Amino acid sequence: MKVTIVGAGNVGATCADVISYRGIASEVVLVDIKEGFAEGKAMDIMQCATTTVFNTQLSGTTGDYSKTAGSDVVVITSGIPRKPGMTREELIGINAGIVKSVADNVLTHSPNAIIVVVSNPMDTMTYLTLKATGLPKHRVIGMGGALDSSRFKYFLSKALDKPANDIQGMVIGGHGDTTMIPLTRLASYNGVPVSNFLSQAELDKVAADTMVGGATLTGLLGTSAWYAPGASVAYLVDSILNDQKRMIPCSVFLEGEYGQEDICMGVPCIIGKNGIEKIVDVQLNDAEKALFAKSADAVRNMNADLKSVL
Ligand SMILES: NC(=O)C1=CN([C@@H]2O[C@H](COP(=O)(O)OP(=O)(O)OC[C@H]3O[C@@H](n4cnc5c(N)ncnc54)[C@H](O)[C@@H]3O)[C@@H](O)[C@H]2O)C=CC1
Ligand SMILES: O=C([O-])CC(=O)C(=O)O
Repeated sequence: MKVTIVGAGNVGATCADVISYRGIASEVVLVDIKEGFAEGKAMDIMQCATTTVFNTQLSGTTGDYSKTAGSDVVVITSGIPRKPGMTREELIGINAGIVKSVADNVLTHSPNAIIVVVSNPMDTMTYLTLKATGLPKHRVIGMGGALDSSRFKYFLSKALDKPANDIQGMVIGGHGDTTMIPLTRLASYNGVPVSNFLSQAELDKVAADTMVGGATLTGLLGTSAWYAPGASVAYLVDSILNDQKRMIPCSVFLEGEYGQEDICMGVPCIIGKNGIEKIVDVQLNDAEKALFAKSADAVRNMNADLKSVL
């Protein structure tokens, strides 16, 4: 199976690294516009083949999309990341043009590919990709919820002082500092509701820390995070290529689901070889429904800024 990753920067290269050492795909092509950069990242990762022991074939190219031909999955991480103090939404001016041209280029050579959108503001970039390419909704997947959910489980594990892998939980809604919805009511420690162990104040703090998880890391690192984002993309790609049918919150085009139309935002999806195979209807309570509607208003507001590119 062949995966193309456009943008060989922090997130793209980390994703390529995880896909390779976990043997998720047989071939990975990295693409970047910076001369020699993707080639260099691919060579560096390939030189791990005998020490981390993998057989994935990685290559890099400076903008030659013919090398990406026949990809099963294309990941778009090209664009600029935010700096401390910025929101993801401020990136739209530069990233919209980049994402649109990249989506056109990859589809020319891989007309059957499933596209995973990572560049921010991710929900709006997913909507742009879907509208600009005309692809069916099951083939355009925005990655945000997998990452936000892994951060949610990290913060729950810290609060509970229990291993993160014993914790289940999901974040839905927009992938923004104020639009994420960590579903604390449904989170569990090995099936036992986390509310059995944590007070409402502790749960509220976990939710707040999760929502600003990306901003906190941006403040610490000077640019946005890449290890967990890259690994989260690889997790999603694994579920597609190996038809695992995992339930992962992803940004997907909604046509009435969760009471929303004509918008891409994060809801739980079954992810398999066809991309988004099902949107799972989790019964939200009234408070969660209100948060989802508010989140949708903010994402829709951002989508209105796409007028100049769509
Ligand atoms: N959805 C999510 O959960 C996450 C999204 N992100 C977003 O992913 C994007 C990438 O982040 P990083 O990898 O940290 O940035 P980075 O700056 O390290 O890498 C971006 C790469 O894209 C390349 N690029 C720019 N225009 C291009 C084009 N037209 N064609 C090919 N390559 C091009 C740049 O040369 C650069 O190497 C940002 O927009 C960031 O906000 C980052 C983390 C998580
Ligand atoms: O915070 C950012 O700008 C990058 C991102 O989406 C994340 O790490 O969640």
